[in-house]
Amino acid sequence: MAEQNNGTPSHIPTVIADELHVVYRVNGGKGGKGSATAALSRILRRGESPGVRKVHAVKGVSFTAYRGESIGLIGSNGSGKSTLLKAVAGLLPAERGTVYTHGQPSLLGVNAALMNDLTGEKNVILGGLAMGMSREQVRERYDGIVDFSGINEKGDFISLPMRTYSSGMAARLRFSIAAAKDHDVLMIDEALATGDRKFQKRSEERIRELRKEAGTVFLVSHNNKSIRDTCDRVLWLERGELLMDGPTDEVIKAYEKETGK
Ligand SMILES: Nc1ncnc2c1ncn2[C@@H]1O[C@H](COP(=O)(O)OP(=O)(O)OP(=O)(O)O)[C@@H](O)[C@H]1O
Repeated sequence: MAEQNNGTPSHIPTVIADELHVVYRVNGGKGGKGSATAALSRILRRGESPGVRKVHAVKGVSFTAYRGESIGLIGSNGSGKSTLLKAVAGLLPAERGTVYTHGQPSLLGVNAALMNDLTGEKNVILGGLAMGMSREQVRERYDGIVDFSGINEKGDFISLPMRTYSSGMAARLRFSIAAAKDHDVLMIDEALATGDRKFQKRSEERIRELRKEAGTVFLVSHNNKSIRDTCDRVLWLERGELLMDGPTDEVIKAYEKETGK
């Protein structure tokens, strides 16, 4: 599966979003619980419960991602970036439209949900298994994962429970576990923002490698520099709509002009 593409996108699609809409339903608490009879008649009429508010977070987004691409997602707070990633990963249903994916996309941090009371060591093993690695692969890659995370650089922290880690340390471990596996589609939501500069450099390097191994990487970030350094294409979302989809330089320039950053 991991055909080499020498850095050039091979034009094999990995994710296709076709007129995708995602709507959250939030129970606003208005109107109380109501009677069972009222609820039943509402269900039969296919009506919405009173007090349920809808948030239309992604509105008619269409794009095709290819192998070997690294795609940045930008846009102001609440523009729908994380929601779009979750929908692509299959963690949120589409209200309308469709997402087609090649293999199971991995959303970094969600697939490897780590357990705070367990040691870093145990979490590497569990996280690796949760990401779909075999026991053998986890054993082989264990040292690499711990080294990459840099958790043990200042002492034997990997044998301490995760709850004793700083948020940056936990984020590094999560990234290291996820990045140890070859992914068809890897999605990263702001993870690079937490590590220090040295770790960010290492992560960017690993993202480049993953792309060479014929994967597609999506990166959500508010840091235009890390998008420029890692992505060759950018999707700009605003109020749930896709405003622009193009080469990184073009889209970031337009974004910076608009936001004055
Ligand atoms: N669990 C949820 N329930 C209801 N509404 C939600 C939920 N999560 C997000 N939203 C809403 O959906 C919209 C898009 O949110 P989303 O988190 O996708 O934006 P984002 O671009 O990732 O934002 P940020 O840059 O701040 O992380 C926002 O209006 C937000 O209020």
